[in-house]
Amino acid sequence: MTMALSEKGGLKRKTKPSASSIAKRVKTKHVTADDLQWKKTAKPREADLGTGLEGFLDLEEVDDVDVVYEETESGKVARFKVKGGQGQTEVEEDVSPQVKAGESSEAQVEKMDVDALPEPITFDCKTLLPSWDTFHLHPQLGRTLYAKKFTDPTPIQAQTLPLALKGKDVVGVAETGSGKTLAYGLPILHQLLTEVYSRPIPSSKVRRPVRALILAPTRELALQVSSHLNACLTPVDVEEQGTAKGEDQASNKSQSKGKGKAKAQPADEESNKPKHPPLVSVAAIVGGMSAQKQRRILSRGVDILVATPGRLWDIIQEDDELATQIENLRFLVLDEADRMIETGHYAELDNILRLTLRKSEDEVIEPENALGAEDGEPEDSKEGVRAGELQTFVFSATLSKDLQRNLKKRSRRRPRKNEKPASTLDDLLLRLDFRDPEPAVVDISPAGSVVATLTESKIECLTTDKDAYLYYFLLRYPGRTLVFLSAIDGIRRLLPLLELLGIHAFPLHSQLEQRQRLKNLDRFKSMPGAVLLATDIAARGLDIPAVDHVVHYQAPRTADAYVHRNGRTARAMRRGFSLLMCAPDERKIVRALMHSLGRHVDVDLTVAEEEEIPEMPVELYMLDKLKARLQLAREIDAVQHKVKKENHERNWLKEAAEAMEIELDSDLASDDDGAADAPSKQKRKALAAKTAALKAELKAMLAQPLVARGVSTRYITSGVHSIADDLITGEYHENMVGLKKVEAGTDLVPAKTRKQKAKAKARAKEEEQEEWGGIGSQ
Ligand SMILES: Nc1ncnc2c1ncn2[C@@H]1O[C@H](COP(=O)(O)OP(=O)(O)OP(=O)(O)O)[C@@H](O)[C@H]1O
Repeated sequence: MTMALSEKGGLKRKTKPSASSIAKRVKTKHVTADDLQWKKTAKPREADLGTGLEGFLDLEEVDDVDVVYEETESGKVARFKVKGGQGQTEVEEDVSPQVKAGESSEAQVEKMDVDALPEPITFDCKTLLPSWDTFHLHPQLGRTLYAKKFTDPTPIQAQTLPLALKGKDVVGVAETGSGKTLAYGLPILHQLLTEVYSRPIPSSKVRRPVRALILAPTRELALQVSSHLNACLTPVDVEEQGTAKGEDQASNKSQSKGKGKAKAQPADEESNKPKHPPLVSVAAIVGGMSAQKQRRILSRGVDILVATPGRLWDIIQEDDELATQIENLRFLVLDEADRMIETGHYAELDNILRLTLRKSEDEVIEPENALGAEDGEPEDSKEGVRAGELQTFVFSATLSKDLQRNLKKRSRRRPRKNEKPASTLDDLLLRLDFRDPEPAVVDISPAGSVVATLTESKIECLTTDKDAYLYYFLLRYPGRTLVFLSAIDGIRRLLPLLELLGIHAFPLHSQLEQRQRLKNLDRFKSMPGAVLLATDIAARGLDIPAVDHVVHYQAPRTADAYVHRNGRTARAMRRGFSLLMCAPDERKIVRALMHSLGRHVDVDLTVAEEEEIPEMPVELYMLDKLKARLQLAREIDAVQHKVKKENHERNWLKEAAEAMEIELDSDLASDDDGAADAPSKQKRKALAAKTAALKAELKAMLAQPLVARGVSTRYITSGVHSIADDLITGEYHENMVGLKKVEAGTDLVPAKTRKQKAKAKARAKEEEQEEWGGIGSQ
């Protein structure tokens, strides 16, 4: 360690931890800087040639001293550990904030209060996870993948991991639910874990700089990504294979020691281990939650920050240190970039991305043919970013081919400083300052953007009948169902109806408090037959286990929205089903959707028969019965709404009168049974009675079984369709007696067959007419 003292007593320092810094701390004594054993040294010849040493009168150096930094009540102090002899000596020196702000993230990471290296983790990847062995991931990650039973990487992971791990920028496009989070998450975690395991444990008192920033469009997605990555850092005992100990835990404790097949450490032994802050920490910064708490978390130091642009920009504006850290990131990820520009946070996103641009022109690799290389492969290096430079990952299920081509072509064009804010995704992505001269684009999205395990279907119906069809669907095919509506009003209208009909439904939209949003999501996740009525805030990235069905109550406005909504089901190779409800006025939108998905569409915008989404069969007889139930539910809802409105108005009037110190008429003011209150009280009573009567009627109606036509419930072996057979085979439908219990999608009517039938019918009619005409004309 060498230090030099300037005329002002400032310090010149090197902060690389030396071997001595790992030694155990012994008795310490505080001395001043003057007490150190300084030795005069010659000024270097280049000292006055712009090397930053101008103004120094003398240079002195001292050997065998380590500098470590500690946060104290009076600010950050430098402690000088003097080695040799009987022990170590500590000297305190204030570190000016200016010095801190100017430091590189690397330098800050190295400021650690050091006692020991973390205990190493081992994992026998070759034997236990041979498919992952080629990536040489950190053993902690191997353990997690093993515990989660992720025996093989998904295709997007298999293709992007080698690229990302060797330092390339990656644009990854793959179907929904294909494991994109880990495709970018594993390389980041690998890098950070490798770093922390090769250096001493960081002090909890020093704010660690953010190394990776992951931007996500919605709060729920950001929280999910953060918890997903955190789960990868949770200690896992390999011997408890399959039990996935610690899986999905949101917090990561200090990483545990263990060898490939080591036994689980007893709990008490574990708890006796010295506690230190997580070696790699992940945190989410999202709107709708306490900003103060999030600032506190940031001040403790976060290695991987997952954020929504709005809240992050709010915090950055008040936190210069964070802004500096963002300028010196090691990893930047845009998850679902295309959605981010739709969420109304474009300006914030743009501001954040501007912080990540290169500062000096020299840093830009400007190839000669940067703009000239149209579709041809540029001739430059394909090695990725330079060591320690920012690596950028952009992932989505929907990035157009044109955009990918443009990205590749113009990746080396440095965004101009005064460029006007862009308004499209293309502009946004083209502004990203990829350090890699040629970012890798990996697009393995399926043709037509339909996930192989997804069954699509549609129902053509009137807008006014959509409630009945939805209710029919929910009863006919029970399962966890996510219903997308295009407006919050629709959710507010539908929710009480479904509740009255005995269906467990929860809302999810932007006007709910964040706490409520998360609570509803949790309830939906934990109830197998629950229904989530959501706007498109739930369309992107949410990884809810086993969503059986997705229903588009209204046709989505864009093809991307259709793909992402569908992507909430049929994830990770599971089967899924989607139903598109199409009213006559939505047909055009649906055709345009199919067109932009690249499904074959004729010139007149009619979808080719074989490409059309098959229709879901509906027992119209049942539907009529359901309409009657719905009608009653609507009446109840209307009365309840009236009662609520009246109560609200009365309360409002009372409060307003109190505030203005005015006396109200007695019938308005009184809650008592007084005579003056009689008319309004009577009205209220009448409404309550009406509600009760209607509810009783609905209850009775709901208790009546829905019986299919031609089925006898009295004699189960008789009727056109015998229920007894279904009871024996286990195909008995609990909600609709007489119908077979089948999974949604198994009884679809292919569009082709339907059209062929219609055509055959039309042809037969024509022939009939021809024959008739023939006879008549003879
Ligand atoms: N290698 C793997 N093997 C098995 N399951 C995996 C693997 N990698 C990830 N998964 C699981 O697959 C599910 C979907 O992953 P993830 O949420 O990352 O998908 P995605 O591609 O980001 O989807 P979307 O486009 O909808 O955001 C998650 O539950 C995840 O735990």
